[in-house]
Amino acid sequence: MLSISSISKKIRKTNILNNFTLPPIYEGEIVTILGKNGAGKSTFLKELIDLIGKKKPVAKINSSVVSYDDVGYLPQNYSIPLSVTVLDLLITTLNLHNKSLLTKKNSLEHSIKILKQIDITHLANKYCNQLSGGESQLVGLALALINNPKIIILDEPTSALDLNNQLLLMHFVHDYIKKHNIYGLMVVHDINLAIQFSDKVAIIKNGELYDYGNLNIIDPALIKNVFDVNSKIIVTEKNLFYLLINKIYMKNQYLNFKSHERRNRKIKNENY
Ligand SMILES: Nc1ncnc2c1ncn2[C@@H]1O[C@H](COP(=O)(O)OP(=O)(O)OP(=O)(O)O)[C@@H](O)[C@H]1O
Repeated sequence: MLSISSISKKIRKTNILNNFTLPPIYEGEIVTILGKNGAGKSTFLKELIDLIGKKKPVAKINSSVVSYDDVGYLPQNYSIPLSVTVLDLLITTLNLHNKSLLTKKNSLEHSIKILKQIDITHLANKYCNQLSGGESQLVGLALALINNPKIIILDEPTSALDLNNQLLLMHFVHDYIKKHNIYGLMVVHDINLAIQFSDKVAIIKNGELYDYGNLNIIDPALIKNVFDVNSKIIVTEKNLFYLLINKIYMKNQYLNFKSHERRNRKIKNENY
């Protein structure tokens, strides 16, 4: 069981996180943090990583204090401004705490294996500072996993990915966490991806935990309260559920946002 202490953060006298904490996360569980822009999601993940790095007992797995080496972290908008190849960087990361002058046995094989698993072997010999945004994100995932972490923390891991790669990455992360029975904590903006690939969701509002629980806490009332958007739940034939948000459901925001266009197109009388 992963327990995380409450975290507060002030930046220039403004409270960004107010004793933000999560209930215990269980082995093999994937928890996704949802909330609007500026709610404090990335600040929470960064602060958590920062405190773990300082060896503070901010997180524990059962009764053992979590150390930086236990965590694989993919930050938001990840890019690698280094003139080294992806393969070299993976091998270096794998040997970060290796005190020997020789690289660990099977470093090359292990690095190639993770590239294969994420289906990015074609990037092996590319220079990191020449990768596209999406490629950097996929390489960032490989770097986060290379040292077999007990906890995977991903901040908007699909933000730069095309539709196919979004699904591939989420499937891969989901299966990896289940297979290795580790802990997954992530932030995603696409609620439908969160619904498909998470076990639980944590809703953050104004730096505080607003709600937490199984996927069934996601309903139009919660979405309205947190994002100020109208929505509808659609249940498919396989009992999967999706949140439908379109211009009809988000009515008020759409009208405000598009008010000037509305005037120009004389759609005042349209029946929204
Ligand atoms: N270094 C900083 N200096 C000043 N304000 C900051 C700093 N870092 C974050 N903030 C503020 O803290 C708040 C929370 O930011 P954070 O990046 O955690 O939001 P978020 O929920 O991850 O948003 P998004 O969905 O847009 O990524 C925002 O209002 C942001 O402007």
